[in-house]
Amino acid sequence: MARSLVPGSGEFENWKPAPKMAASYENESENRFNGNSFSIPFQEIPRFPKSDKRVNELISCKEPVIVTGSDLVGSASHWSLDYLAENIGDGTFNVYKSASRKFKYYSDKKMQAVHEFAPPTQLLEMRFQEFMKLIRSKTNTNSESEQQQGNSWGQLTSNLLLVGMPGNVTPVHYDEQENLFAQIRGSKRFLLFHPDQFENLYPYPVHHPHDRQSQVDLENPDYEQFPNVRNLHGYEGVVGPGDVLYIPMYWWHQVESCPDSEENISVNFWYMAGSVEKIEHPLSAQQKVAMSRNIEKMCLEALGDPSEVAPFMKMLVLGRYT
Ligand SMILES: O=C(O)CCC(=O)C(=O)O
Ligand SMILES: [Fe+2]
Repeated sequence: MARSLVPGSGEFENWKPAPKMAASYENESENRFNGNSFSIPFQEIPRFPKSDKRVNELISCKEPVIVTGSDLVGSASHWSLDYLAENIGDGTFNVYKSASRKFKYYSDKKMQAVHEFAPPTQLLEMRFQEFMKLIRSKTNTNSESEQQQGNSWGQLTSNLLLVGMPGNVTPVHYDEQENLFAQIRGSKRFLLFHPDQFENLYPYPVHHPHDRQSQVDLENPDYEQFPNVRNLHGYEGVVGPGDVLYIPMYWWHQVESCPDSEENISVNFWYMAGSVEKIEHPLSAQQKVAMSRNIEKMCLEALGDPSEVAPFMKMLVLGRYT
């Protein structure tokens, strides 16, 4: 088995997302954006203009920051649904349809691994014009960058164009890439959690289609099943047009489109991690997440059956390291 356990080589799983658009089919009259009552302590995500030296300091320490007045997507500032419909071309796009406001990612490839897995969203293909008509009919109208070089990130792997309806939620998850998230139209509220919150967010096992997603519903946490949620603490911030949020790799994030505008358009820039020259101890929380993913994958591959992983790990640790 030639898999490196060395942290920092977080095995990106060749996931090539197509432009993602999200249409929620349920009419929600209630404004749930401010209606939830998390008992989780949040501090503000720092927010600085792009010329402020604290921006680069935070990014090089792998801490999140909202950069205001960035020109990362300056040429896209005039994008609207009408503009995109006219200029985006005739091709088809992936559109995710959800019966609720939630759009929880799942991996098609891992679907067989879990018996009777019911995908929470449905993937449709349609032209931009059709998508636009759809979201307009469902919307209640009342209601290669400097950073990549400076921080020796790897290559830009993809840009995701996100067009969605107000009120939509991308539930809490982490990604295995550095992310510069640029908001173009409307605004989004981000909840971020440091990678050291792994135990508090109970991610699905790596073989599960919801790998990298938390099992916890932050809007209605089951404290009995997930007691450590009580220890959760994070960051909160709203990004609006012209803002760019840096989401460091392995940072948990939940994203809600604010119901302040009928159109919500964002573009993200995903970069591979840079290579780590020298491993220093103690390892960072990010490195530990990378390492635990690799160990989990090795066990699964070697044991050949997910149900053997827990007894094996318990046998290895309990009474010996405890
Ligand atoms: O904007 C969203 O709904 C999700 C964005 C996200 O998770 C990402 O860019 O990694
Ligand atoms: Fe994400």
